[in-house]
Amino acid sequence: MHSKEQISHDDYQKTAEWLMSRTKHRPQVSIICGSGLGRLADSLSCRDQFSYSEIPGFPQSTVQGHAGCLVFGELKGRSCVCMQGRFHMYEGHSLLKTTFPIRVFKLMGVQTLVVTNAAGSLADHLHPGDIMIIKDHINIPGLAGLNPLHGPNDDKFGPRFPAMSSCYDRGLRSLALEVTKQLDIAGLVQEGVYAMVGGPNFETIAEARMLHRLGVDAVGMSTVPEVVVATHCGMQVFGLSLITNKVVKSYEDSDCVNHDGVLEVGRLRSETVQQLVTEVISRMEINNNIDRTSSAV
Ligand SMILES: O=P(O)(O)O[C@@H]1C[C@H](O)[C@@H](CO)O1
Ligand code: HPA
Repeated sequence: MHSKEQISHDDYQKTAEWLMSRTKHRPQVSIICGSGLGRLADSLSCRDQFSYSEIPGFPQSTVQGHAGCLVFGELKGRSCVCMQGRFHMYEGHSLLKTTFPIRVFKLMGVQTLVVTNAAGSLADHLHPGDIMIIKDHINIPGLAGLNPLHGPNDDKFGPRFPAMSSCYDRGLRSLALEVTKQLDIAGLVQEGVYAMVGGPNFETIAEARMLHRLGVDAVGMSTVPEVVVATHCGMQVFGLSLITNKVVKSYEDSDCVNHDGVLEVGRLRSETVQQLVTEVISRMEINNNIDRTSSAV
């Protein structure tokens, strides 16, 4: 547990200012690339990029398939910042540290967070290669008290007790469903509930059955802390899970999930995920009238 750890408003601000003094981009949208989905960042034009190791305060990515690079650029004229690699609790980072970039983005003026992840399917109708638009989540570590908002509340970012009942923006979800029809991928895409588990081990069969009974459609090891922190500071959120495997729910089933297989499905579907994310971002409404850093929150 890391309940004593604190990151001051000044620490977030220093990183935001460090980045803003090194790039001319003023992103409106931030994108977090899930396992195997880092190529999303390749579609940004006029790129400025920074390795996480050079950015003050940033943790380091340690997981294969997470490059550890922050990329600024434009997607169809929209200014974006893309995390090629995210931080997971199982890497040993505190939840506050895994979500450090979100508050930095907020201070830079970002209004929308797009999260992507690789996830295992518990639902009979979701197959490897399908895409799930996240309509809600179950925060398994959070229910047990592991929450990035644990500890003193920073009122400058948001309230002590933030609501989470509409954290996945309804308008962006319906826009995405529209876009899937135009891209002719509607057959691959459905809405569903994501659950975060702590990892790094994949689920036992009994755990998989429990999650299924709880109404979980897809399970992964990330995303929820980022969404909680983004919602707390008033960002709108759009989330996608790429289904990379079926979670084994039967003692008769000899299938066995592994990270290489997860990355492989990510590579195979990264172009489709990229198209969907690009179209949603290019068509979402953006408020261009915002303050950055000093008075952003
Ligand atoms: O960063 P994401 O959530 O996409 O990564 C998933 C969950 C684990 O980190 C890893 C398991 O293969 O992929
Ligand atoms: N379980 C948890 N996390 C995952 C899975 C899974 O089956 N697949 C990809 N990330």
